[in-house]
Amino acid sequence: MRGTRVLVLNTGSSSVKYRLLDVADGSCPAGGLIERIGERTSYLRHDPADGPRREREEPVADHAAALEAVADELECDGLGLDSPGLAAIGHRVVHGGRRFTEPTLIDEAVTAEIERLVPVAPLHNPANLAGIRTALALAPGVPQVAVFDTAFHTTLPEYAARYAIDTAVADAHRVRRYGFHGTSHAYVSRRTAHLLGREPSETNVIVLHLGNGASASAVAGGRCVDTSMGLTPLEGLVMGTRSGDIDPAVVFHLSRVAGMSVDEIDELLNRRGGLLGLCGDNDMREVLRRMDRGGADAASARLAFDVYVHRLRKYVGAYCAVLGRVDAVAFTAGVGENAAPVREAAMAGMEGLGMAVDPELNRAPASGPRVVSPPGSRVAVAVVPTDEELEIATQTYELLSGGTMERK
Ligand SMILES: Nc1ncnc2c1ncn2[C@@H]1O[C@H](COP(=O)(O)OP(=O)(O)O)[C@@H](O)[C@H]1O
Ligand SMILES: CC(=O)OP(=O)(O)O
Ligand SMILES: [Mg+2]
Repeated sequence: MRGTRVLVLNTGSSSVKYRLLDVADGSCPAGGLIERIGERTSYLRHDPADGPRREREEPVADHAAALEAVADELECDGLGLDSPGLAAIGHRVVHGGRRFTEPTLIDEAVTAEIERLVPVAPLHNPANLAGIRTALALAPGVPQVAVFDTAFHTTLPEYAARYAIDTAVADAHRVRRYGFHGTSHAYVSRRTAHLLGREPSETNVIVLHLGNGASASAVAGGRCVDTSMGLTPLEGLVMGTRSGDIDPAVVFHLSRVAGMSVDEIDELLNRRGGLLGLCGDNDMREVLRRMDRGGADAASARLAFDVYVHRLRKYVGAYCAVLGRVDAVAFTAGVGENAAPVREAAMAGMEGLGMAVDPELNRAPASGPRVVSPPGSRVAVAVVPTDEELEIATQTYELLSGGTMERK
């Protein structure tokens, strides 16, 4: 291999997050993000390890232009895509279907399969593909690896993965529950066990990944046994713009009674639902601000918060039943790591299940992995920041080197 650095690309529908990681020592020579791709003006931020942050606003037309900007920024720091230390590029790919259960070296056939899965990850796979295609064009000599959100969930027992519909129809169209955010669920469940001084193989964890997309998973001894997202990343928890669980008959009703097309209903549930649909804001920070300010604007924000938390509590209860014994509940991603009121409300009155948060520990400003339940609680409630990029870099390097890296 040419070196020990891996560039990780996490390409979203209108953003690219990137991080250059040295897997030999865990250092991060550079990272950054580009937001609002394709809009009138975009935001670019680049953080080199040994220099000041560079940020600017300028139009970035599409993902190809965004990745060119990333390559230019890295080049400026002497870390260009042709530098000898770059071993590989690792891509987060959201939907891997049943075919991809492991990190996979990208070639034409792999790209074609990711494209075939676009209908079941319409918000994500097209952006992931754009990132892959541009990276292949910009760095043709660098091996590129796809790490799939679905991979960690391939251990789901058949009874958790099946929908109760006609098996022939389900099989013909690959309709089953795949689950997403798997890289995060894997990393966080393992980190949580280590935080508690336990072996992951002997620890049962409920992971609550609450970001823009949100999902819960039940992890028994390091293996995922249930997760809240399904065929697509729409099922389960209430999210920023996605409804999560809904009676499927809502779709027939809106089609027959309101005359909405399938595409309109898709848009309603995927892009105009969740917190946004309930209160007009998809960002939990704004929902909390409106609740704090009070007044007329607070009522719908409060309702959105309550619907969000109620769904979360239902999944926690369900996964207690699925796991039988729960050692820890771990909150992660943007909302889970930062929104103390969400954690507090989600765990309120759960003493009967052995769960509680200590109000002071929960609200204390801190950034690393930490336990926020009172000492001696039967179930540890923890805040464990996710690091999908580190996990993707590690898996990418392991695939190419054939070795296994030590994990914290
Ligand atoms: N301090 C905070 N309080 C509440 N919510 C926050 C805070 N910081 C970030 N968030 C939420 O986290 C979300 C983004 O989470 P993140 O994990 O970065 O998402 P993604 O990786 O899916 O883009 C934002 O939409 C915002 O609602
Ligand atoms: C799968 C998914 O929902 O991802 P994200 O949270 O990045 O939207
Ligand atoms: Mg995320």
